[in-house]
Amino acid sequence: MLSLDDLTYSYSQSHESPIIQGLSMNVHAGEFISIIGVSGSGKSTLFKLIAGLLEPNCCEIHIHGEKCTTNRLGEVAYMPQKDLLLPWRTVLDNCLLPWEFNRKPSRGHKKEVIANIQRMLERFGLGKYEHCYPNELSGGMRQRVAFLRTLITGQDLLLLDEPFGALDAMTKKEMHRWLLELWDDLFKTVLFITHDLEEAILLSDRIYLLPSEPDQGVQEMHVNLPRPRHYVMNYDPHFIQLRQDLEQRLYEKTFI
Ligand SMILES: Nc1ncnc2c1ncn2[C@@H]1O[C@H](COP(=O)(O)OP(=O)(O)OP(=O)(O)O)[C@@H](O)[C@H]1O
Repeated sequence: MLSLDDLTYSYSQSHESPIIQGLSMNVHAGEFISIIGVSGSGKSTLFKLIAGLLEPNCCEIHIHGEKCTTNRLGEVAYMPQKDLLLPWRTVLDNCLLPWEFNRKPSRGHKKEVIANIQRMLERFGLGKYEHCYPNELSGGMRQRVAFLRTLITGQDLLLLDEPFGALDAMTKKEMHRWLLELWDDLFKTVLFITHDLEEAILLSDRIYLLPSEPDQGVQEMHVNLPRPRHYVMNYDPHFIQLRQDLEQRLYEKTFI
């Protein structure tokens, strides 16, 4: 689905002090992959590079096995940290935006697209809110609308940048349950940035740890817990061991 080979990126024009250096990564169709790393390690920068908002200094990016040209926007769906719902548009009209930006006969007529969004809103527990404005919704509801808008793009590869970072613990738990059920049915490939180690373990097939120093190399961890996943797994000794392993790798300290 996605491969990066020796990706390097620096914000400076002279290509000095790279934020990301020699990063290689392979993502298979249908995988759920979390990206973790300390603040400033380049997680959001990586997403901007994959989405084509930034161009790498060197590296080839392949999506669906094809080498990407300079314009990758439209190959992936990107949900940034803030929900970026337009406050003057209703829930339904916010969800229509991807279709409005990319009108093609193959993407259906407006009526069909609206009917599809309405079906999805029901599925997302937002059926009653299609005519509401973003300021009338709770934090969790706004995130679900933003996620639905990301899905409506029709892309198979979703880049989700800390989608639940601003939510309280209870709402976050509800969103995890909801996302796990939904992801089982959707067969989408997800790259998911998070600072929450338990969230990363609960949701992911694999986790990539970005290094705090770019030249230290990315680490990869397999989450070999069975699916479907449930919250009770948090208390499973294997889950606790994975969490401890992740903490040690992230902070390079022993916590026992
Ligand atoms: N537009 C920019 N110009 C120059 N430097 C930038 C720019 N955007 C980000 N940076 C720098 O790049 C580094 C990585 O930033 P990035 O936002 O990718 O980190 P992050 O791992 O996503 O951080 P966080 O977890 O805090 O969201 C930081 O040092 C940041 O200051």
